[in-house]
Amino acid sequence: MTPSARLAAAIDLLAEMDAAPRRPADAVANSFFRERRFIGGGDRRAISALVWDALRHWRRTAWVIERTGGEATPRLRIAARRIQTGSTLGALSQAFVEGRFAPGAFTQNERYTLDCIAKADLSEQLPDAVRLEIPDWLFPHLQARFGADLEKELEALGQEATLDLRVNTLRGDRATACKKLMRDGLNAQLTTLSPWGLRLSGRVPVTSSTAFKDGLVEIQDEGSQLVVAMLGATPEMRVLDYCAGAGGKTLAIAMTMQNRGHIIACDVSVPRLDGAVRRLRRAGAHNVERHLLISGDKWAKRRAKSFDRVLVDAPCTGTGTWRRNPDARVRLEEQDLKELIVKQAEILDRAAALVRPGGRMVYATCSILDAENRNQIDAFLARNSEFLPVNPDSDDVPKRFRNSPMLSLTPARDETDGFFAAVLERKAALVMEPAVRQPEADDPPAL
Ligand SMILES: C[S@@+](CC[C@H](N)C(=O)[O-])C[C@H]1O[C@@H](n2cnc3c(N)ncnc32)[C@H](O)[C@@H]1O
Repeated sequence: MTPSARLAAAIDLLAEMDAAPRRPADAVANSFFRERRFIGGGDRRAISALVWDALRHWRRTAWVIERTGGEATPRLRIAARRIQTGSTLGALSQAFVEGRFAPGAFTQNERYTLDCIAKADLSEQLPDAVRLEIPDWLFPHLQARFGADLEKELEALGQEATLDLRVNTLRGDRATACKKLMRDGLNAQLTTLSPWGLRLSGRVPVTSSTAFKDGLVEIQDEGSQLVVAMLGATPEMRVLDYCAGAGGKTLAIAMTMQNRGHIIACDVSVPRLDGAVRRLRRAGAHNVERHLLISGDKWAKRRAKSFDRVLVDAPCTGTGTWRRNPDARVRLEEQDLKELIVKQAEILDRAAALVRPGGRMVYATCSILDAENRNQIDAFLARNSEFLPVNPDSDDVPKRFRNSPMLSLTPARDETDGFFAAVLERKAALVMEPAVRQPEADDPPAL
């Protein structure tokens, strides 16, 4: 494709994203490229890079365009970013030309806007929430959470994420996985926090590698791996993965249990649970049963207080994954957060009923917001006096995280996605000693 054609495709893709504002950008991009199979891998990556750059600079770009009286259309967003990253208006005009596979020439208004952007640096005037690429309503939440580290953390959340893998120890160890990946030209480094993690930099085609196809590695952020370590599931246990989705963490739990014991993977979504089947097979996990949660179902009642470990990987804002989903950063609405907080509390209460006395529940989110994390746990403990926060006891949890019941990871500090996990234990039932009656004066003598 010519540079012109790539720009035109990027503008088309951005327009499709604009037309489906509640749909995740990667889902829109997948359909876009599926319908245009003639676009090769290199072009696809170049087009995606243009679009993802526009998504990462969404509010800032719109703000400067609108300051000049322009409208933040997909064309102007893409063109403004080219200017901001060093292109000249003259050079850009060579690519914005008429033709079947070209974006069309600039209008006079567009030229004016781009000329203003090229001449004036407005970055000093950007309002805080615009500069940090977050919705205005979210600013106080994040300021309360990060304080002096706010800029650093949001900057890290704006970077492209590394690609983390979890080595499936049911199939082999990290050294074997590294060697196999290397044979496919992928140079992986050991992660420092997760004992099963490998890290690749940049977007590399890992799913076509032999290690992936053989189930030796699975794509999973290092933070997500640590959530599973916090659960501390061992081979003899009965474990419930309450919000299992397509089984990302279920697979890791099966691995820590060495494919023994019993795991039930639940969810309310049929397509998500169905998505787990192929992954479980590839990973060679045989100790997992799937269960669809339906309201009014007696299933949970019959299993009350019966599980040794329950993982609640709750639906959340996903604010910790903004490195991967920059579009979610500006799409998130205050009402979404309000609804999620209610939902998370309901899920927590339902899942808690399934934990046996002395058993543990891990509540986890990929959110960086206190409202979904610490506050949610405080409120749960206030409602449920049978539970106590306890420190994780698995050797798979790095030493520095073993002295607190709560794990909180951030991209700037830990180089992982933003994650939260809390370990809660149901108090063990008191064993009642049979009462020993004291002998009284008029008792008959003992024989
Ligand atoms: C964060 S995702 C889980 C990701 C999954 N554990 C993984 O590691 O790949 C949250 C999941 O919660 C599920 N969910 C939403 N409402 C639920 C409910 N009331 N009970 C159980 N699961 C629910 C969603 O369908 C979604 O799959």
